Amino acid sequence: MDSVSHSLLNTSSTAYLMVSCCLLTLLMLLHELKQKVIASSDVYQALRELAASALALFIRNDTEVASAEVAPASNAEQDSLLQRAPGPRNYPIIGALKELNGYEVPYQAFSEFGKRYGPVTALRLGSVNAVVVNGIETIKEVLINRVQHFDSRPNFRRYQLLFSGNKENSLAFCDWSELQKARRDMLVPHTFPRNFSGRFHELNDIVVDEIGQIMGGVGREATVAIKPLVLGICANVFAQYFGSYRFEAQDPRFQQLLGNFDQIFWEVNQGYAADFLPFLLPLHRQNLKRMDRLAEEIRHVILETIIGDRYERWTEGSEPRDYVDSLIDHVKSKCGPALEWETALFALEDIIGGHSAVGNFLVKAFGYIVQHPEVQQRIQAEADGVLERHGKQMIELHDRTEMPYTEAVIMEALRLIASPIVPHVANQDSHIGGYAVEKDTLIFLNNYDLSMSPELWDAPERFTPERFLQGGRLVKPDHFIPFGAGRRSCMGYRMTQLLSFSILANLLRSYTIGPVEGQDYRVPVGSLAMPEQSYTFTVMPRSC
Ligand code: HEM
Repeated sequence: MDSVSHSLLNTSSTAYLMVSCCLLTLLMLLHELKQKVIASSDVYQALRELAASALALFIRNDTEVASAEVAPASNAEQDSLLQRAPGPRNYPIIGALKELNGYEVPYQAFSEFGKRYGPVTALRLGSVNAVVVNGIETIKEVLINRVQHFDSRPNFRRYQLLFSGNKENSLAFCDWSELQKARRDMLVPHTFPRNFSGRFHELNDIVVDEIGQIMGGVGREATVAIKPLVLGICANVFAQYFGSYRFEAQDPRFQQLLGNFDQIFWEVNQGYAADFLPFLLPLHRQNLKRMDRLAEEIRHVILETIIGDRYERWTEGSEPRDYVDSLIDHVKSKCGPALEWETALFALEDIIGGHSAVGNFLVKAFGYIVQHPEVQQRIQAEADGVLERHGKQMIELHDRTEMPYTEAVIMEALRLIASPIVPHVANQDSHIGGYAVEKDTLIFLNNYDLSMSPELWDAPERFTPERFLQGGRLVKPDHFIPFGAGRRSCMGYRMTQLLSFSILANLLRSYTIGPVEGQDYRVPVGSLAMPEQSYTFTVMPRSC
């Protein structure tokens, strides 16, 4: 490094330290002030904005003063296998956070790192050491080949607070353990029902019946808000399938369940600077308290409805008929790793909450479909063909094999949305792609690039379901992993595929959806969650 940049770095380091100390003090004072002295929300808001501007200024100054980056490791250094991976420059306090600025989705910055530094990029985000992994081979190294080193999850304070102070209560954010293995094993017969098994037929009957009931409520041409419609279907399918309980649509507890789950789903899908800059957490305290309250209300409704007196009534040795039975049986029989009833209830809540993932995904899928009337017509033609051939009224789950185009639409929507893989964490010192990775390093696996790279897909920005079809058969390229892979892979991907298929096929075989004039149907990418107020469509019964 030359002397000019050296002195720039020294000057800027001092400036950073000063600004960050002021900022830190201001932020800490802010919370105290809010709690104790200032009753007026206007004053609090003004101070908050001041702190935000200070942070923005701080970051902007950063960019201007110190634009030099650490060059990728030299050839000599690269010779040593356990070298730290190359990466962007880390600044005091914020680390390399500013590198994520200016992208629609932070994962686009990760793709840029891939081009600059190769498959493994090391960086610090605030106070957290991280690596970004690009390319399917290196991603498989983390998810499959050496997963036993990388099967933990981030220890963000936010995750702890979201799960009653203990992230180990959560199926998706806990670290790996014998208990997590047992929880996953217990789920398999329910979330991965084998074709034509008893559970598969039960799921089919539940979903077909639920869609039938909803369709009864939509008569002639109407304008329909799609989100409450699909969330309602998905939630009742999940409640019946996993807990043998059906809610009446008008039951206020059902409405509360839907709303609360959806708000929490939105929250866990957000990335916050506070995850990496814990001193910002006080700014989120109110919101986190609200989330805690929403989760508490969900637990209360589930206990009052789905659970009822099932725990007390359970007789040992009975055959579990649903997921609730499996959980109760595990807790009471005490076989396998100890599972407290409290923890089991969190697992149930997580799985029932899976309906939000499917519902939000479907809202986005319908968003693509309404922009492509030719896609809608092809789904309808495929569905009509099946119904005619088999002389029936509703599409069933086993019809998937005869409707590859509809399946391809689901794959294409999953690809374009490019929901990120939940970050993993190294549970020991290890290595990725020949670079050293320290214990507790956060690992971002860039599946955005696997879904969107022009090197892997023709015209990746375009919605083209045909790319998943070859000779009329569905094909999935190896590098397409929207549900992750390996021991921490998604536990709900088969449910997502089955439910999405049934809901898309049955709704579109009965109705044609169209845009409402003036509405923006662009689909936000990089996360599954949609805002509470999402698309409305015109809905026209097809027999009209
Ligand atoms: C469009 C819908 C969905 C997408 C795109 C999706 C995607 C993902 C991804 C990428 C992961 C992380 C995988 C990894 O770390 O390697 C994950 C984990 C998980 N998903 Fe999903 N998911 C969806 C729906 C669901 C549903 C419906 C459920 C529940 C029925 C579910 C339950 C889970 C669980 C429990 C985990 C954590 C597994 C673990 O950490 O051991 N997901 N999902």
